[in-house]
Amino acid sequence: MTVQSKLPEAVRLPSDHPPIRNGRVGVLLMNLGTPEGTGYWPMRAYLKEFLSDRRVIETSRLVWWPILNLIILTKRPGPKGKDYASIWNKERNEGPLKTITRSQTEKLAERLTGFGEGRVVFDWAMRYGFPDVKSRLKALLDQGCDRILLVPLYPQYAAPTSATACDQAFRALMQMRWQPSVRVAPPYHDDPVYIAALAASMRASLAKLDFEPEVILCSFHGMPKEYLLKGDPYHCQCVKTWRLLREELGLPQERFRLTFQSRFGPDEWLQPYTDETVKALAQGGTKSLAIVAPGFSADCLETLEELDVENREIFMHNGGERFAYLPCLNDSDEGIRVLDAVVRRELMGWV
Ligand SMILES: C=CC1=C(C)c2cc3[nH]c(cc4nc(cc5[nH]c(cc1n2)c(C)c5CCC(=O)O)C(CCC(=O)O)=C4C)c(C)c3C=C
Ligand SMILES: [Fe+2]
Ligand SMILES: [Fe+2]
Repeated sequence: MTVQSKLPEAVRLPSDHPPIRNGRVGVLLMNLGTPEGTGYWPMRAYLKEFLSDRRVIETSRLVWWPILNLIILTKRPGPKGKDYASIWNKERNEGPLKTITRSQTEKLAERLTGFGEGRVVFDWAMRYGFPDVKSRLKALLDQGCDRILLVPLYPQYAAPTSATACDQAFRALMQMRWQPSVRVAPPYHDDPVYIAALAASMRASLAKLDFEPEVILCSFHGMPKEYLLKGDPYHCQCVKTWRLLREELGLPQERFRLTFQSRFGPDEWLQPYTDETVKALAQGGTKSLAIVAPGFSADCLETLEELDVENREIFMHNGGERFAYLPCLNDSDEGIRVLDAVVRRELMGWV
């Protein structure tokens, strides 16, 4: 006999009431997103969505609209599509960021099997492109998740990454009659588990090299300096990660340097710039260099192409002799250990 059939008729649900599923907890890992293809139109669609986001470009819409639509979306999709093509996962026909984020989710779910008596459901979404945040949130609700933990996959908080991912989730919630309870995992830039994982991963990558780099650059994605001056904590969190990692590795400042990459547009971005530092080091006589990018939870265009291809070329063309790019944590055991620690901590009280 069901609970419903035991109730007095007046308070029973009508027979056409939609099914109510609840009692489960959803974990949604959110990363940035990649184009659906490397051709002009998918590239254009991706860049348009990305660069129309006010969290990313804060310039007045009146000024930005013609620059974006008449210049950037005409010129950038072609060359950037070629860059993406050089790192594309052809087997799955997708960017590596997608492949790695999916694998992180699957491995995390496997590692946490039985956690919360099997009530925890894991999924992943992209802020731009697909799978989109709204549809994955709905999928979690459909499985009975009435509590959802959002996990922006950025160790350092920045409005153009972490905040915009949450904005997208909250926009979806705005349209829901029955909203789930929501938590947001905080940045983990100084979490000892993250720092230890980075150090272990770097040591393992360095041990595989047939040279010991004179200098290691710790390169983070840049942002306009103005965002820092307006109060974005990203720069400070990058500096802290770099300091803790340097201490953990026991490296002096001259050998482990902090830089910022991926400058975009004419404004000043966070300095020192990675490409300029690479060039200056090579021209100054540094013969061997390694670069690591702890701000990216997964390898992507900005690491596999910009760091491993473009910056390698800059180094070699300016007198450098040995160059290594050290991979991100990705779906390695160390990487999954970090996500496990973040998720377990943030689910306390819920499971
Ligand atoms: C133009 C403004 C941008 C800001 C500010 C910005 C900040 C920022 N981005 C990341 C992480 C990633 N960015 C990636 C690609 C990418 N970023 C921008 C612009 C800004 N990013 C563009 C236009 C692009 C697309 C490629 C290009 O046209 O140059 C990626 C890679 C995605 C992939 O598909 O591989 C990541 C990841 C962070 C952490 C950050 C922090 C301030
Ligand atoms: Fe970016
Ligand atoms: Fe700072």
